[in-house]
Parts: sequence; C-alpha cells; structure tokens
Amino acid sequence: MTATLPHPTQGTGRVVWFTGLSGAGKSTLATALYQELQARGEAVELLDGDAVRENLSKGLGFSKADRDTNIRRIGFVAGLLAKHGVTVLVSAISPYRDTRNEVLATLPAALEVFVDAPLEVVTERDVKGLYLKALAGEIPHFTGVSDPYEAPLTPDLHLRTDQISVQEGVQQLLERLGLGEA
Ligand SMILES: Nc1ncnc2c1ncn2[C@@H]1O[C@H](COP(=O)(O)OS(=O)(=O)O)[C@@H](OP(=O)(O)O)[C@H]1O
Ligand SMILES: Nc1ncnc2c1ncn2[C@@H]1O[C@H](COP(=O)(O)OP(=O)(O)O)[C@@H](O)[C@H]1O
Repeated sequence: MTATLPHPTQGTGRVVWFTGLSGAGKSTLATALYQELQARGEAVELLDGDAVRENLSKGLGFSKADRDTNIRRIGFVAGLLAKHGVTVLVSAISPYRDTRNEVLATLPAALEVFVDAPLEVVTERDVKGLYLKALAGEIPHFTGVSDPYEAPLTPDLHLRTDQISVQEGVQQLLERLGLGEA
C-alpha cells in the first residue's frame, strides 16, 4: 500500500533566505536575527552554509550541480521545519537565480534577503582569507571571482552592508517580518 504523505512544505513558519557573496554579511546578520528572535521566545533555527556543508551536504563541492544540490537540500529541510511553525534562517551564497527561485517557490512564506556588498569591500574584509587565495588562482570556481553570482532581481529586502550597520540590518529585517523595533 502506498501511504499518502503531506506535502513537505505546507505550514506556517517563515523562511528568511539570506543570499550574497562570501563575506557579504549573511552569517553575521542571520546570527544577530537568530539571537533577537530567540530572546523574544520564537521557535527559530539557523541553517548556515558552513554548518550545512559539514553535515547535511558533506562531500559536495562548488560546481553548479553540487551548489544546486546543496540549495535544494537546505530548502527541503527549511520547509520541514517551517511546517512545524519554526522561523528558519538560511544563510548560503545560493548564487544561481533559477535554483533560488525554484526552491523559494516551494516555501509558503519565504523572504529573500539580498545581503549586498561590492566585491572590493568583501575582498577587503576577506573574513576567511579566501579572496586572497581565489584572486591568486588557488581556489577554482570561487563565487564573484571565477564563478558567477546572480543577484536577486526583486529581493524582499536589499541590505547594503557596506552602508548600514549590523544593528540597522537587524532592524530592517524585524520591520520586514512585522516584528517592529529591536
Ligand atoms: N569556490 C568557492 N566559492 C564560494 N565559497 C567557497 C568556495 N570554496 C569554499 N567556500 C566557502 O564555502 C562557503 C559557501 O558555501 P555555501 O554552501 O554557502 O555555498 S553555495 O550556496 O552552495 O554556493 C563560503 O562561506 P561564506 O563565506 O560563509 O559564504 C566559503 O567560506
Ligand atoms: N552591516 C553589516 N552587516 C553584516 N556584516 C557586516 C556589516 N558591516 C561589517 N560587517 C562584517 O562583515 C563580515 C561578514 O562576514 P560573514 O557574516 O561571515 O559573511 P558571509 O556569511 O556572507 O560569508 C563580518 O566580519 C562582519 O562583522
């Protein structure tokens, strides 16, 4: 007998999907929002690119096929959590517009947040020292240097992290979520 399972992504929780270059500020903003929502007693979970790649997506690389698999996995898990009313914060470069749109369309209440800083700024920040290596040709397919990043055309929120503080970013996120002031 074939069991009829509910659609994995029907539910009430929200998904806030942070996309942007490495070093743009996705993890910083997602973590700050996570702490703020947790302090308010919200059920909240963070799916961060690095943690996902160490666990759920261990072994995947940075080809388009592997990145797409990574993003689809994150979307699937985010949908399951959201079904149970959890606010899910996703922080992943998610560089391909078609895959992002495909996954976001499966999530009933998703906000796409474009975490945006120019390449010169993220190269200057070089949080993990990866841009130096990428620019020296030591990391192939590095997003923004030798691999594409397709910015959202109509994000729900566009945060220029070279122009606003982390606190201002969190403030804008809370407002966009209808949660008022930090
Ligand atoms: N080739 C290449 N391109 C981009 N990024 C690279 C690459 N190799 C390693 N890294 C590190 O992996 C982090 C990005 O992983 P993601 O899972 O967010 O990427 S993706 O969404 O699947 O494209 C990214 O982390 P963040 O800096 O947090 O974005 C990098 O530290
Ligand atoms: N307005 C801002 N929003 C987010 N991060 C900022 C901002 N201004 C400066 N930064 C700094 O930029 C860096 C972003 O790193 P990170 O959050 O790891 O980026 P990502 O997760 O996109 O790779 C951090 O060192 C952070 O302190």
